[in-house]
Amino acid sequence: MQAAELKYVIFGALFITTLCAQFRIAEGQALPKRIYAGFNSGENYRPLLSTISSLTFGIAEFLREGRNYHQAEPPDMTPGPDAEYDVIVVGAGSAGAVIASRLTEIPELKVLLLEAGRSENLIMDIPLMVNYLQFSNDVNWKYRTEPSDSYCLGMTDRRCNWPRGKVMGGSSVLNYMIATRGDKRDYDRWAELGNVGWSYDEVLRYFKKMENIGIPGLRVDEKMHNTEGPMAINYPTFHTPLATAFLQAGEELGFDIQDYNGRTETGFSYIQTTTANGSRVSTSRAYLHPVKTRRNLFVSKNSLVSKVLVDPRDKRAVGVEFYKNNRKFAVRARKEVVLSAGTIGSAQILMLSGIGPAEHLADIGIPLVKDAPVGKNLMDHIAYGGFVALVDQPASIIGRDIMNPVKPYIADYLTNRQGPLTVPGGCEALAFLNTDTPNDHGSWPNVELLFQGASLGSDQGARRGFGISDKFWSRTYREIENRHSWSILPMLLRPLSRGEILLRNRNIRSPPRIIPNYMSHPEDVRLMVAGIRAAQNVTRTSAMRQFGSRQFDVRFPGCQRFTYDSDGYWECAARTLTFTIYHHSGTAKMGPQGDPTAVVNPRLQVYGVKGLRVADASIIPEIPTAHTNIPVIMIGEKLADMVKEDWGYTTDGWERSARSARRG
Ligand SMILES: Cc1cc2nc3c(=O)[nH]c(=O)nc-3n(C[C@H](O)[C@H](O)[C@H](O)COP(=O)(O)OP(=O)(O)OC[C@H]3O[C@@H](n4cnc5c(N)ncnc54)[C@H](O)[C@@H]3O)c2cc1C
Repeated sequence: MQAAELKYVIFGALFITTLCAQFRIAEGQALPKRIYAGFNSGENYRPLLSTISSLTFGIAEFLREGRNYHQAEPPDMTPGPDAEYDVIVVGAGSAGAVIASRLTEIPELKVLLLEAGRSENLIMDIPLMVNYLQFSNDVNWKYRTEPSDSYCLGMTDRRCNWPRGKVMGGSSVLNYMIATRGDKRDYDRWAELGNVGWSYDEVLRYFKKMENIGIPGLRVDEKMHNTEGPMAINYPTFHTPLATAFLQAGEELGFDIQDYNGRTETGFSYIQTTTANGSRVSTSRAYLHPVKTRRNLFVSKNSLVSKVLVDPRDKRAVGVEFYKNNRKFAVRARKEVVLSAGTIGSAQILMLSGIGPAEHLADIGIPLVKDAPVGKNLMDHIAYGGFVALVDQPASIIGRDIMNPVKPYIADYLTNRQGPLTVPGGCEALAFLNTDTPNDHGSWPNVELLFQGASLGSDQGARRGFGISDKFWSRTYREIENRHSWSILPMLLRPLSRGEILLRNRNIRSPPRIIPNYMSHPEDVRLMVAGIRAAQNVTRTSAMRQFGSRQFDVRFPGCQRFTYDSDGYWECAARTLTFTIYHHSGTAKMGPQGDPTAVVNPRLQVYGVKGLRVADASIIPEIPTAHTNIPVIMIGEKLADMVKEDWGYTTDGWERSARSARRG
């Protein structure tokens, strides 16, 4: 185990032990007699001694697994001077890890994967801990948007926090594990824009190729699902009764309980998650761990790529420059460079390489290689973050209780991977709906209601993660800290507002300027308010009222000029607690030849520069009605096939081999 790894494991062990000590003293006389009774799930009594011994056993087992886990990741190597590879992939995130894994299926392709971050570890894969990962300078790029007067008004400095993963697996290690593909019409729209090969029927095979669905009812649906791909998709093993009530509320409102990754997206469902055995499955874990011994896969971690090297004679990408251990390296690519550094990272590297808006690059003093609209078309999904309902029963997840080691939850997680720690950051269920045609359950959704069996008041993690200012907090949600509650994040699925990313200077270590322009389009404002109204309708159902649910009607400072509960008030509230749902995309847009807004063609090749592709969330032309991890994995899968095809290698026709394997 490396020193950095050891630090995490020791930190984890100390964290749990310290909690043990604290809670034993503080709650010595109030030890819970009926564990899980707070979740209405029976009379599950367990004596303290049994919990402590499970905990001790669980910690020992966790440490052992942590050691094995570290060894399962491909090892770090450092390329020699002037080292040459066939393909260089930049960024081992949701797309990059997939691409490196798939390309190295061809034994004669020598692939270098460069990642700015460190190794992943087991603590990062505990679903309920997800908010806390964002506090680490080690694994989070910690971007922040430029200050704004029209959104994120309740955040410190009026800036929104934009976490991104800086670790093997990228943002698939920081994300909430919600697995969604989007609607058929999202991808048919990509094709309609001129992106040949990207219609739903053409990308469905990649959604299936990646998937190992573990949800019993869905395993049999072979048209829509696959049980043999690398990416495990399961329900969390635990639900609060509030999440079940949310599904009942959906039925009460006339919606179906739906496999939203199946034939119809509209409806209510528990979240499907990229988890296996109660633990996160990142793309590194799914795609790179199993192939760590491939002799043609080379992984260099802690390697910050600063530019693509382009031969000025024929405008061909010939390699990349990067920094590792305070040294500068240049490595060469015989065939291609693939940028998978994410919506911010890929845009930054392209511009630093002279590929970007001519005027902007001139302002920064970067010689132009290709005038291209890099950094434009920035999209994101946002939600109103302040919708909270209080309940009368102890049915929700309260961080302080869950992390109390004399209660059974930590022990249950460590020994069996069961219980509330398997719930990703409190997210439990969701609904896709179209607020304009609520009775048409086949329509293209425009709003998602993301249900949490917890709220801003349940735990300080979410509040800090989003950067809500102390002043705002103390005048609003402080009064409901640690009270039982649930929340809905009404999320805008098809935003029309567009933002941009600009370089701050020529230094790769300077975070770029991020200007998302949230809610600059009036239609986005209208639908955000409609989403809040839909959340109110859920609150009023008898399913939710059985817990005494009522909306916490806090009045926001700064919105007093509006009548409470008017549309104007909710617009003001959404501009105050504007939550990114972290689906930053679009800054190297895919589009057909002749589209002035496009940076890459439908084979993801950069216009005007040979041997250079971009494959990650930045190529998304219009954001799908989905959380973006699964769509980006699909992009990685498809890109790998396109590279293989373009260099004359066979693609696998995995459907045929899966069928014949099943036939035996
Ligand atoms: C906090 C959070 C929660 C989210 N929740 C969900 C969710 O529940 N469900 C969902 O579907 N989506 C979710 N998302 C979004 C989803 O995870 C992303 O859309 C997806 O991971 C993006 O993949 P990517 O390949 O484009 O970028 P990333 O996965 O971010 O990968 C980019 C990689 O490139 C590396 N890199 C960047 N710059 C450089 C450089 N200069 N040199 C070398 N390496 C570099 C980065 O370190 C990173 O590893 C969430 C994202 C975040 C941050």
